[in-house]
Amino acid sequence: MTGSSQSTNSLAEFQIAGTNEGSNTKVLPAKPEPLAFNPKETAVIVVDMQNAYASKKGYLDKAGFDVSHTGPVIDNIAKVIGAARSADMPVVFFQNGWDPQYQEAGGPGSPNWYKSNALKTMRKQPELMGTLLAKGTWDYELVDELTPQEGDIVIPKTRYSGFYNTNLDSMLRSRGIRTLIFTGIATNVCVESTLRDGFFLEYFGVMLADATHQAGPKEIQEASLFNVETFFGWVSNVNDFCNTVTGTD
Ligand SMILES: C/C(=C/NC(N)=O)C(=O)O
Repeated sequence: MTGSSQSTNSLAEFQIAGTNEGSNTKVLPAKPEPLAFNPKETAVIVVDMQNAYASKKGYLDKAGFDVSHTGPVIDNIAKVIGAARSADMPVVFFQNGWDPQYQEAGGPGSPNWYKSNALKTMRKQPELMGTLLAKGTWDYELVDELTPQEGDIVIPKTRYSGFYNTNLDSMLRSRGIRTLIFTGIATNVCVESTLRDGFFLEYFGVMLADATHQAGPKEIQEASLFNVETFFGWVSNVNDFCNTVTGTD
């Protein structure tokens, strides 16, 4: 490597990333570097904060995943939503699941039939059929603490990525959104899938580490955060986001 390309590289590592043009720009402390964003071009994405993923006796719990630490994540997401609403940022809630007959889940012709732990759990315990991730059930409902308000956007989805077969991209483009702040469960499945698809569509994706929770052992959370900050976007936290948006920093 020549001297000049070395200095260019080290300069890039200390630069602020993002769309840092115009007077509305704020800078979010983030890894691997701070990210400039315009709150008017930013949306908060709340991924699948349903009883299925966040509550005892919900799907993940019944399938054997640990959901005993989701309480603080719910509280943190509520803070993020509060900050977003105070700044007039769109808040998008996703709800993952299918019709009660599971037509939308796909049969044996779909990889989802083999990989969905909800479908696998119900095949093992047929008495649960119709109760996990089925529209109209408690499992499918968003947790009480995170109820959408007028003006929020609620989007149903049937696969892990929130961009797949949904109107998310149009909803964001029509509002001029360029930066997406990700919260929700599960970090390593639907949150990461949606952030990755957003990356391919040129959105700047930020995962808030303490507003997300993994499905699987806790190392999986770290692995997903590493993936995001290294390859697909930025990692920040709830306090830094709220302070930046509400102007207390
Ligand atoms: C495991 C799982 C994760 N969903 C999500 N919301 O991340 C599933 O839906 O089966």
